[in-house]
Amino acid sequence: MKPPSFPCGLLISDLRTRKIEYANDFFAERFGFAPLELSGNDVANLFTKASEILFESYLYPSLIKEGFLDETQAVILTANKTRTPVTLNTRLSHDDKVYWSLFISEKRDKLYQELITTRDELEQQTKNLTKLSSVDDLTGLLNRREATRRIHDLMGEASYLHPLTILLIDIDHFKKVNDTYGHQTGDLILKQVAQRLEANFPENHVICRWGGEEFLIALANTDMQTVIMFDKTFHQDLHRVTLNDYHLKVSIGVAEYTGQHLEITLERLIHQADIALYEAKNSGRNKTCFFRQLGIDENHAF
Ligand SMILES: Nc1nc2c(ncn2[C@@H]2O[C@H](COP(=O)(O)OP(=O)(O)OP(=O)(O)O)[C@@H](O)[C@H]2O)c(=O)[nH]1
Repeated sequence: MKPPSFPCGLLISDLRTRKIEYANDFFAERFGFAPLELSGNDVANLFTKASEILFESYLYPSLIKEGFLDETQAVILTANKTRTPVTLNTRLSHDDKVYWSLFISEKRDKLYQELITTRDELEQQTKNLTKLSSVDDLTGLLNRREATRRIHDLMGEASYLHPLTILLIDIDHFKKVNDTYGHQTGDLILKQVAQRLEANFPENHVICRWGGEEFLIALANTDMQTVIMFDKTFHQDLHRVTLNDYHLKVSIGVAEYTGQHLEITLERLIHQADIALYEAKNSGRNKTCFFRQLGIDENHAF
């Protein structure tokens, strides 16, 4: 009576010659080999080129050394040259015969592939979410939370020779723009200001929408002459943004951190910029004021 078919391929080969001495019916039923077709063949010929290299360089040497191989992944070529992933288990017997079992692992490979695809998608979603949580919806600039985090880091690196400068920028009479031209036009203006900021200030600095119609720039390692130059061209450039006969204008407050007064926190630095901004607004708008020129004692800046 013919024994019932095993649900896996079973082989016996000789350790030294590597010739196949026995292959069960599975090789005919699932892999399409004629009965006895494999007998006398080198077992390495069963594998694809890549698996054969692995077989020669690692699998067979380790089988000889350890006497077994457990759950090893390989790809074999069926009689009609279809690539089929398999899981191999082998045992070396005392009479130098190698006993092989080959389980088809197509589903496992498919599952791996699906897991890899899912992992890639999740990574992409995480990246998108991280971006979303750090960017302002309307302008695409960094939002206040992300900017605060980055400025905090920049303060740690600031020194007398590499100061950190904060520019707090507020659009002048923006309520009037909204009231006269509508909220949607107001939104367009905010976007234009954001674009002008990105065009006028180097991108390696922190440029963010601080909130409402306020923007903030943190310029790391930039001397005051350069800050003044950036500031001047920005005012001029913004002046070119017009609505009918209205020319967009902003007021700016500037504060500088040199790392010397450790008691100056991020909140306090921004408060200094805010005081300077208030001064710019109060003294006619469309201008920039520097906190350190206001003659206010650092310790009484609050
Ligand atoms: N369109 C639009 N308007 C906004 C947004 N956020 C804040 N605003 C408006 O910005 C205006 C700010 O008005 P105010 O704080 O009175 O300031 P201002 O009119 O610019 O006056 P000054 O700052 O003193 O020159 C308000 O009308 C807010 O509604 C926004 O996302 N979109």
